[in-house]
Amino acid sequence: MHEKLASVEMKAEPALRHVDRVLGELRRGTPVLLRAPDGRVALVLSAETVDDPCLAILRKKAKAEPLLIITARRALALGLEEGKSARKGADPVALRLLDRSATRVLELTDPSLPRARSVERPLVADAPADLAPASVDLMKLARLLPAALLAMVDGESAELLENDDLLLLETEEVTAYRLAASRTLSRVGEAKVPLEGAENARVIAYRPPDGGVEHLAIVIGEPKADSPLLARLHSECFTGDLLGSLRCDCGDQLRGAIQAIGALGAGVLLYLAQEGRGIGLVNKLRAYSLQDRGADTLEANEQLGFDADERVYLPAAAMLRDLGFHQVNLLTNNPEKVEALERCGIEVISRVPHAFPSNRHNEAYLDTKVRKFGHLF
Ligand SMILES: Nc1nc2c(ncn2[C@@H]2O[C@H](COP(=O)(O)OP(=O)(O)OP(=O)(O)O)[C@@H](O)[C@H]2O)c(=O)[nH]1
Ligand SMILES: [Zn+2]
Repeated sequence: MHEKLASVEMKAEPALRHVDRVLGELRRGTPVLLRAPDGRVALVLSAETVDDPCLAILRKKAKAEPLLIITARRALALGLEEGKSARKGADPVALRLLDRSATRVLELTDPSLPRARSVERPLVADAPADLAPASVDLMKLARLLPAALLAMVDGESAELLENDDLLLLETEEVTAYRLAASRTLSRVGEAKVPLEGAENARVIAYRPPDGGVEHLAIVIGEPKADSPLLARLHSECFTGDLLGSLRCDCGDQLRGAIQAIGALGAGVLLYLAQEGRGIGLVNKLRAYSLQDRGADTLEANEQLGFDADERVYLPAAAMLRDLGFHQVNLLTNNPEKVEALERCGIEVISRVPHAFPSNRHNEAYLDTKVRKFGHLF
């Protein structure tokens, strides 16, 4: 197990580095150039980072009025007809704005802000193929709200802008990113960390090649690779795991899993860097504020323009394989998690229930999990 300290399957590809640089630019509020396979080029900017001066720069650089690209889920939340197709993987929707201010862009993008004042209905335009889906995907990868300003540019201007120090990315690089980023996890550090209830524990850190936060494997005891492993896939929850938030059941589930594996003597807990069911901590806080206004946990995600669950289990499967495990008994109440892990090539021999008593702050959340996510309690 220890001699495999290098890369799990293959070395990082240049395309990953390229996408990662672009994510940094977008998070800083800098526009980037995106090119479709047929050669069309657009200038793309994260909607949540805009202000009026940067909108003016975008218009000037592109010599065109940008479209606001939102997900079909967000279009549905805005009451637009085009949102009717809202489902996982549905095409995004393009809006042409009459009120061209940054305030209007933010109103349409972020429902957690104070309620919109504008009554203007945005006009729906054709969403540029390949470019619109890739731009929304980039925002999700950057853990920003899934909305982008997108302005088409002609070939000559694109060349000038690239020389002007703007990064240029191919849409295909975005499409290939998630898979490549999960395949190339590297074991970068490990140490014994005695835990309450599981003194014989080691923490192993796996770094994704995109420069993202490490995923952690907590190996308890000496699990045998030739028999099914007791495993827990725990999605990071800063508020529940660290602060002991009562809004969810994560803290209890994290410590409960360590206790259960410790009591059995051997098993693995994967601590996955996919905060907020994959939407990131900032967006989870936005989702919480929508829940305080009456939405449930699923509706809040959808109002923000996300799917109910944005998690990817490829890194979890890659870590299990690297540790030598192909079959697990999985501690979870979530049947989707079982199916998702199996789709990634890990056999789930059995589901081991993992429920804890509710409190008055998380009752409605747990109830929504049962009614809308199909959780088994
Ligand atoms: N978006 C969003 N994420 C939340 C909310 N409450 C908790 N989370 C996140 O949900 C994840 C919890 O996932 P898990 O503990 O794996 O729970 P699960 O998918 O319900 O399944 P099991 O616990 O395995 O039964 C963590 O990443 C939390 O940060 C919420 O209201 N909105
Ligand atoms: Zn939580």
